[in-house]
Amino acid sequence: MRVGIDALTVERSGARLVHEVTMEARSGTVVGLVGPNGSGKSTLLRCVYRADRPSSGVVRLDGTDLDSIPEKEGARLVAALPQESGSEFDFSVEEIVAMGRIPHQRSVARTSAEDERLCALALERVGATALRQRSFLTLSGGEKQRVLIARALAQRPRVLVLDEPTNHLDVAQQLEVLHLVRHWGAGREGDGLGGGRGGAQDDVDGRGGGRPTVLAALHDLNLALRYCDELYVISAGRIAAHGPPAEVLDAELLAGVFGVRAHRVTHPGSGAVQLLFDRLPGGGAPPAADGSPANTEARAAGSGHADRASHTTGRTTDTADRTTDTGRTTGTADRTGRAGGSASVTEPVSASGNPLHSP
Ligand SMILES: Nc1ncnc2c1ncn2[C@@H]1O[C@H](COP(=O)(O)OP(=O)(O)OP(=O)(O)O)[C@@H](O)[C@H]1O
Repeated sequence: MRVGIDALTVERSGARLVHEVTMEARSGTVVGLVGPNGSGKSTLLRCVYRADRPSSGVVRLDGTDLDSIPEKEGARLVAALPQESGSEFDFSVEEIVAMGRIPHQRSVARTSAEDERLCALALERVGATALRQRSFLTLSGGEKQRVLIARALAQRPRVLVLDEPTNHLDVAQQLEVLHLVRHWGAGREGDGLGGGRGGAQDDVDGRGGGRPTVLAALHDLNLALRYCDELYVISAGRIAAHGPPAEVLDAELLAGVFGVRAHRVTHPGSGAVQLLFDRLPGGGAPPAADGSPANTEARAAGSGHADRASHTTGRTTDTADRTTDTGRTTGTADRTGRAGGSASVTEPVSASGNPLHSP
């Protein structure tokens, strides 16, 4: 299911937190939102899973205005894993996961054998079957996160909104969960989580073979590189850049938006691009969504285009051909906020002016 966000603006307490953001997630893709703390990622995502309403602008699912979709139908279509989603009530793990089935039930009291089967499968998929009778409140942060992912799995959504899904997870679980998200409903082979058996497995994985469209706010840029098809970089409530992860996350952008010096290295096994970071002198807190000023010095030092991210229009306006660490110009990343039109970048340049290196 395609998710379209058109000129979305969110204002709260007199501050504009999201500025006319326009973005799209194609059906079945994993789209990452990255950006500094307070840049507006959660505020934007909350409008997609209807925890909040935008001040203006529209969210569309396959072209249909979300506002015109009945609440229960919307709950069937969109599952969310909010940043703070712990239950205050003393529910068991099984009960928490069963909540994912509520939008599919005629009556809350009517849990079918099929619901139970899907919930058990979802728990199995996240490796939490042994926790099923535990009180949710007694779980560790990582265990809670896995259970909430199981709840989303059991819901069998067409759109999955994840706000920092790897919060609280150890490194193995971070990889496991994002692998699960990445391959959710895709080919069962090689899934590593019981894939390849078909049958009941398919029921949790997806609907008729289609996988959900995923919108995920991520802080770990290496996980974003590895698991996302596309990235939107959010800075001060606006889109600072958009495109394939390896093209978007270049040294200039990372210095300008995050205030860090980045070095690209190549994973010795997979050959995938990985990023290493150093702090930039004068780096630190980038501008908040409400426009509070921050590391102008770092942005200027890093980008050579001072305030690139903080003076954007919120729409992608120009196109730059990006060069990968192999030195080849391989693709297109849409940029916002730079004066002038397209720019062809043949040599990615680090914050210090040195080309990115692959040791
Ligand atoms: N109801 C509100 N009233 C005023 N300001 C708000 C409100 N909700 C959020 N904000 C502010 O909006 C900004 C964006 O918050 P948001 O949670 O969307 O950022 P984020 O990018 O998800 O941050 P993080 O990465 O830290 O989770 C922050 O400065 C936050 O303090």
